Amino acid sequence: MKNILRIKDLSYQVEDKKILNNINLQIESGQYVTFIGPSGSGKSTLMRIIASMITATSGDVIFDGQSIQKYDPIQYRQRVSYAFQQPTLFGKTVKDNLEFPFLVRNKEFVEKKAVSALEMVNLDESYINKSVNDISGGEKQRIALLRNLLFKPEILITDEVTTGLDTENKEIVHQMLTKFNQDEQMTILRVTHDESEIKNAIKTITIKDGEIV
Ligand SMILES: Nc1ncnc2c1ncn2[C@@H]1O[C@H](COP(=O)(O)OP(=O)(O)OP(=O)(O)O)[C@@H](O)[C@H]1O
Repeated sequence: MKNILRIKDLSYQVEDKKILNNINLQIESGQYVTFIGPSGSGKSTLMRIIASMITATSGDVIFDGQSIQKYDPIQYRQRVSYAFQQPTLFGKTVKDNLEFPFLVRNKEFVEKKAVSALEMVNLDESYINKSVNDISGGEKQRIALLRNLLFKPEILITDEVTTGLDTENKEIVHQMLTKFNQDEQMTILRVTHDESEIKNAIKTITIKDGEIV
């Protein structure tokens, strides 16, 4: 398997506070990697650097053979997609949200594709015209994830996306991510504190005090 991601001597510092310290890591294409570690250890910071939302103080992230700084940010985000813990839906309806991935790619909206994506997370076609105010937290997270997944990224980063969800919603999210990983060989980097997710993880990496242990 090829290395899709290589993290080299990466550090991140804010003023005199070291948040990440000399991280070295290689991720192979198609891996499902779970990042664990105490609160405040630097997991989200590392994910945000990989997603190119913030820039490392030193060191580099190599994606598909090239430093991430060399990519056009909009294109990079289509290939390496970051899903937040607290999803925000924008606009008025679910459709506004599912249209967005088409818009940023200058593509015409295909409602059929959006509807079948909804079905993948157990939401029937009536959801497409629902107001964003009329859906539950768990449904919100499932729809937010579809924005990341309507056009498949090569790497999906999920940063505590199941925190606060009930067992049923957790299971739906889990099944969808497993399917993308197994059927589409999508590389997934997951941050979680969830005991059962950690127990069932294929590969875990522990971050403590800004370092891999
Ligand atoms: N821009 C910043 N300025 C100052 N401190 C920061 C900044 N970004 C992160 N930190 C600090 O860096 C540390 C690591 O934060 P980070 O969110 O990466 O941890 P985490 O492992 O994801 O935690 P959690 O599991 O609670 O989400 C924390 O102490 C945080 O307060």
